[in-house]
This record gives sequence, C-alpha cells and structure tokens, in this order.
Amino acid sequence: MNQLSPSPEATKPAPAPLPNTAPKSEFAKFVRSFGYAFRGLGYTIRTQRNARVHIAVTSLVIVLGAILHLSAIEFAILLVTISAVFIAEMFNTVIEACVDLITPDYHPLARIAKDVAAGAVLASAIFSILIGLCIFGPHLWVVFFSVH
Ligand SMILES: Nc1ncnc2c1ncn2[C@@H]1O[C@H](COP(=O)(O)OP(=O)(O)OP(=O)(O)O)[C@@H](O)[C@H]1O
Repeated sequence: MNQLSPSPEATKPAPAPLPNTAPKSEFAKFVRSFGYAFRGLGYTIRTQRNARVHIAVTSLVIVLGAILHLSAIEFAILLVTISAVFIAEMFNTVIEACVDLITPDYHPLARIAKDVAAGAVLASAIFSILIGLCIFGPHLWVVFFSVH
C-alpha cells in the first residue's frame, strides 16, 4: 500500500457492532467477548495476506508432520512456533490500525512503529523456519538419505 494513502479500512464506515442488547449475565458478557475476539481474528484473516499465507503453511506443516510421524513434543513445539508467528501478525495489524487512526500523514514515529511491528513478524517467521528445520531436518534426512 502507498505509505501516505489511508488504509482501505480507514476509509470504510465503522463495522457494525455486534447485536447491542445489554448482556443479562456475566456469562452472557463472557460469551459476547468471544464474539468480539473472533471478529478480530476474522478481520486479520480477511485483510492480511500474510495471515492467509501463514494458515496455508501451517496446514502443510501439520500434514507433513503427520506423514513423518512427529512425536507429541515435536508437534507441541511446532504449535507454539506457529502461534507465535500468528500472534505477531495480529499485533502488527493492531499497530497498523492504531497508527492509521492517529495520523494519516507521514510521521517518522509512525514509520518506526509500523516498521518495528513488521520486523517482529519477520523475526518470528525466521525463527519459525529455523525451528522447523531443527524438527523436520532429522526426519527428512532419514527419509531421503538413510540406507535400507
Ligand atoms: N503514517 C506513516 N508515516 C510514515 N511512514 C509510514 C506511514 N504509514 C506507513 N508508513 C511506512 O510504509 C510502510 C508500509 O505501511 P503500510 O501501512 O502500507 O503497511 P503494510 O505492511 O503495507 O500494510 P498492509 O498489511 O495493510 O498492506 C510502513 O512499514 C512504514 O515504513
């Protein structure tokens, strides 16, 4: 996106609130808060190409892990890694929205905030690739290079 043009979200009308009936109980409030959280998750997946790429890669990793019979602990490490990247992507989206809300104009601090948030996603993605190599490497080595 052009860095000085407002994000498409900034030019759209505010999203419709969830049904605005006052929750009757603490449990109803609790359930409603899940609605807000899922809306945030859905927004990230709908609007962030990186998030969709991440979901596609996650699916491949899980299928490959099942084919290679990864252990439970190896799967657990992969899930922690996958969630770290996705959470970084979501906070990057938060930072972008907050910056666009504060200023549509060029500002060095806005640039730093967005660049660092994007850098956090990149750092988590690089480390996830390294962790993936550590976990899949030995299994793939056995598959491709072991002498039977
Ligand atoms: N208000 C601003 N002031 C200064 N620099 C900005 C500003 N907005 C964006 N930038 C610069 O442009 C880069 C891209 O910003 P942008 O909001 O388009 O992010 P993006 O990663 O392309 O987001 P999207 O996921 O919405 O495509 C930022 O990393 C930052 O360097």
